[in-house]
Amino acid sequence: MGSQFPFTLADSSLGQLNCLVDGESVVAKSGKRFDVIDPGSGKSWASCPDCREEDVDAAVRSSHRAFQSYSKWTPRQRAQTLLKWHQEIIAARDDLAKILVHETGKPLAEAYGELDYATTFTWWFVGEAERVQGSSIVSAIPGRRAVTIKQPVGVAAALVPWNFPIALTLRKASAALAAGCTMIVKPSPETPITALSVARLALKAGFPPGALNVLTTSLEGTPGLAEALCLHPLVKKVTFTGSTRVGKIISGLCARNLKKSTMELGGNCPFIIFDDANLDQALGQLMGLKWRHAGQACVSSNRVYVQRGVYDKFVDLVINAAALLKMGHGMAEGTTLGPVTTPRSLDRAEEMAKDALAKGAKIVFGTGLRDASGSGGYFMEPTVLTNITDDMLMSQEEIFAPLLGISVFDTEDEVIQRANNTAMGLTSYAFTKNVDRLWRLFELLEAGMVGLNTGNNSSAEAPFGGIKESGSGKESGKDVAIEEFMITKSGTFTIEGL
Ligand SMILES: O=CCCC(=O)O
Repeated sequence: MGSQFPFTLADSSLGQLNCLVDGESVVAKSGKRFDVIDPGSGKSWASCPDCREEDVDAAVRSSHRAFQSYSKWTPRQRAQTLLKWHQEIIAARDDLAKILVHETGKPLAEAYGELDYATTFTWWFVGEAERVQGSSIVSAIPGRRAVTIKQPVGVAAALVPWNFPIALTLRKASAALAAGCTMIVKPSPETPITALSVARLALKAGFPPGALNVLTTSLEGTPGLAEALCLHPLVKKVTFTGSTRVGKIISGLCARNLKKSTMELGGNCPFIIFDDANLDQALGQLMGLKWRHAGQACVSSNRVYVQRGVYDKFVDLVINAAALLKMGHGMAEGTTLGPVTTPRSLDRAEEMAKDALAKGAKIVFGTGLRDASGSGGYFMEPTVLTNITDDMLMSQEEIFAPLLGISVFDTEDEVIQRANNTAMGLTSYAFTKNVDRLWRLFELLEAGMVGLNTGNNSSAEAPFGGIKESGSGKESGKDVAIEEFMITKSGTFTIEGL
């Protein structure tokens, strides 16, 4: 396996393309496989097992067996093994970055950026593993005391998206393993190999067989496999990152058996720039955020609101900065903007640009159309549109493509009302040098996270997660993320003679 790889791996064990169950390399019961496509060329470069419902039970039973022993490991043993895994991932950085580029399309520098971000999670949960604590309570009833302990919930299933496949696999798996849970990962059909690679490294680091299993499947197989995982009685927790539409389905499946779940769903994030902002600072943060992975991040700036006094100047700055982007294959020297990961994203982006133009928007940079050069890759030039209004699809839905739309606003009240006028509430960004306003915005913007003079607020140490239809639960951060994989048990004691 791995001979089709268009690049050489330093560690050839990472090129094994079968599922990992119970420490063994496993194929789908049907024997079928699906192709993994390089978005930068549109060509298949590997294939993975196309698992279906009938493959789920054996994987879950393996995770359950592993849970029986792994959950009894001391927190220190878990922390030490997580640390070894962290080191193995760092040692495999060059191989993982190349796989990431060929699965997602993102430029090599961004792939390294994702890996550096990803290993902040392994590192963070090394520390968290030993910091889980219960409490003791003096009862209102004489002679009684209560204590609480935290216990791992059991086998967890992770449904991981394609946009940050290593970072989000590690964000979920590190928390689960730190808590004492075992996990089955179902990666997206676009990005199965990164999940397989990091799971093999977990085995190498010393996690027991079955502690981290991976089942791969195609686009067609995804709904059935996800449903079978969510409904399996031995799966006690589901963590999902993806669209709000699918999140509602997954959440409904979990609700049938009152299963614990964490939902990291879509965003429609406002990015607000006031007249008194440091425009260079706002521009730098916007460029990093908007073009990161060709706009395909849930936390990407979806709606850019600029106050009237600096609107024209800021639009010019954005156009000049967009002109510096170099579109190309992620492995090509100097590329700063890769393709989108799926052709579906191109269809959607073209539809959004067309809708905006029909409703009065103006294209000031790019075309809003897919690249017609015949490269075969899923490219769209960076496109900047102005005169964006709230009735346009670009304002109402997550764009997930290199399309940047700019709206003008006049007052603070107006922009807060417009920013909050969405079912989503993942993250919001605001740029102003007025401290009182900054605090007001922090409190009044309806979002689980707010970036204040900051365009990147995702980090291992701060809780990550949305409100409203952007989801529920938190990943990363102190206590809250690990608790997503634990139950709290209280014990009440009656003590004679006290
Ligand atoms: O796309 C969702 C996750 C992005 C991030 O963790 O910053």
